[in-house]
Amino acid sequence: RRLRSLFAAHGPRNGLRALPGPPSPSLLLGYAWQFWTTDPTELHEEWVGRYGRVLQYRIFGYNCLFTMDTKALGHILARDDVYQKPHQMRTFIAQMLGNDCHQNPAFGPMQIREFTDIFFTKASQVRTMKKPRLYTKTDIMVAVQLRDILSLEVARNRDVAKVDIYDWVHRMTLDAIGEAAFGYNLETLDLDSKPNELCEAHRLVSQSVTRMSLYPMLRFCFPALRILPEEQSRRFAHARGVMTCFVRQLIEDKRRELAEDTSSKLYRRKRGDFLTLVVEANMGTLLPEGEKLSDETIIDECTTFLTAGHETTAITLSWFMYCVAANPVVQEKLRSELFTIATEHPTIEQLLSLKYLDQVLREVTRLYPAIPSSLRMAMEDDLLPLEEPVRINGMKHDFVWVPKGTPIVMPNLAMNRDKALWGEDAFEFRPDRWDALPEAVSVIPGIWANNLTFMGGQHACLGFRYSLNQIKVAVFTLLRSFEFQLAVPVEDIGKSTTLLVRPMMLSNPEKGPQLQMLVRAYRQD
Ligand code: HEM
Repeated sequence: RRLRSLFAAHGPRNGLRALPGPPSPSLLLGYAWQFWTTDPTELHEEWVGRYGRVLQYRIFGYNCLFTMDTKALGHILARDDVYQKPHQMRTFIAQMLGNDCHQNPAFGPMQIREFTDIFFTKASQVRTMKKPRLYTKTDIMVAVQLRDILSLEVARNRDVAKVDIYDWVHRMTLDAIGEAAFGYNLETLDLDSKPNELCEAHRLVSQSVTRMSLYPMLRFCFPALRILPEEQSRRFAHARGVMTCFVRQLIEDKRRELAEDTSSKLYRRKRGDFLTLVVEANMGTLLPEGEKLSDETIIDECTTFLTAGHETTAITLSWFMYCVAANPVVQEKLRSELFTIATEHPTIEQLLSLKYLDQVLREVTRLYPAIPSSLRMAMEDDLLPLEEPVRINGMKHDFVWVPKGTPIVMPNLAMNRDKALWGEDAFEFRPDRWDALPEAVSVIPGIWANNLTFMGGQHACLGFRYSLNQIKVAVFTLLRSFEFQLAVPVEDIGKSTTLLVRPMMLSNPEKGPQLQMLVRAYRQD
């Protein structure tokens, strides 16, 4: 009976349109332009206040479903066969960037479903990467390298150096992920080395994603426009070419070295990077012939690994530094805890035992998820169960009819700071909240720390432990050596509202992401 009334109210004929939601501002674009120019999370939060926790709105030609209902989100993440990462989105990004989507447009989180499917399902021996090394020699090495650079800067500037922390941690995480992905030192922290072509290419690719204009969207909607030349797409295609060449050469080198080495285990232990694991898996008899990976696939997945793992970690670490710089009491309390460890090179167990460090990191990732929202696409019709019934045409329904092809917007940030779940202080930075969390947040279906920063379900982030531990190592090393203070008023620091949320200066948006800080040496006495 319930189903019949649900169908009558907003069955397949009506699609999502029967659900409450804001009227579309444009027939063609829907809310696309608003999402481009303002913070989508703020818009979503405003709509939830007005229309309830399940709503629909239009973007391009699609009616999207947006929900902050925990039962619905749990269902979407659990049914990953029905709700998949949309290939349309991948195609869109690929086309925007002038990349032929049929040629494996390895691209950040949009493409990583394939990464997972291939590496963690087919290549069984590579599955061990599901538990990435918790923290590596490289992580501590790059943190110490950055500490030494900042020490020099402080000494050169007579005790107070003004530095762009975003830029430095960006370099640090790039060097770390370069080693993890390829076993290759990208040397971005090495001030004497020449600009590395892979770094330059990677920088160009990530800039293309964060500095997109409306024009690529129009090219996607109107294929005729694609015949006109477009600078961004051209530069992106060039950068992709450089990355492809570089990784292809690395694959060749590894293949040769592995073939020469009689004890490949020794070699692997020495190198232990992702690319070596994959190349080795591909060369041996472990993989059946039909399941061996082409060089193109390996290249795509490795560059995806680089993109998925680098920016996200750098951004999260930058926001961590912002939070401690803007909250001196937290910074001091954290530093005192870090000094309870007697060594400069802590073991992973020692790092994990630091309760306050963990609480601050949980709070930073809650308020500053690098990816503020994700997308899914319903691959078949489905009934979405709800915690709180929705009212349609005056009747209450505890299911929503989701037609095949519906895009679902996943509210990572909005859930992380939802006042209904976290309480009235949900928007505040308060690490102590982790001493006693509200019961309500236990139902958020995230993989870590009751939030959606790393998403949940089958396709939750694979690198989250690796990232968290890398951040802990860096914080451990930097905070024991320096005091950090914001170099500009806190009101001047804003968020760039593109695909990833980075810190920027509101008074100088043209410079792009940055986080200027004053750094002083910390003397324990
Ligand atoms: C603080 C750092 C990080 C954040 C905030 C983050 C966030 C996320 C999120 C939100 C997703 C899900 C995207 C979606 O469902 O649409 C995801 C997926 C993924 N992440 Fe991360 N990530 C981080 C670091 C890393 C690192 C270091 C790696 C690898 C070295 C990595 C590899 C992946 C992969 C492979 C997936 C796809 C999983 C799948 O589709 O099955 N991530 N990440």
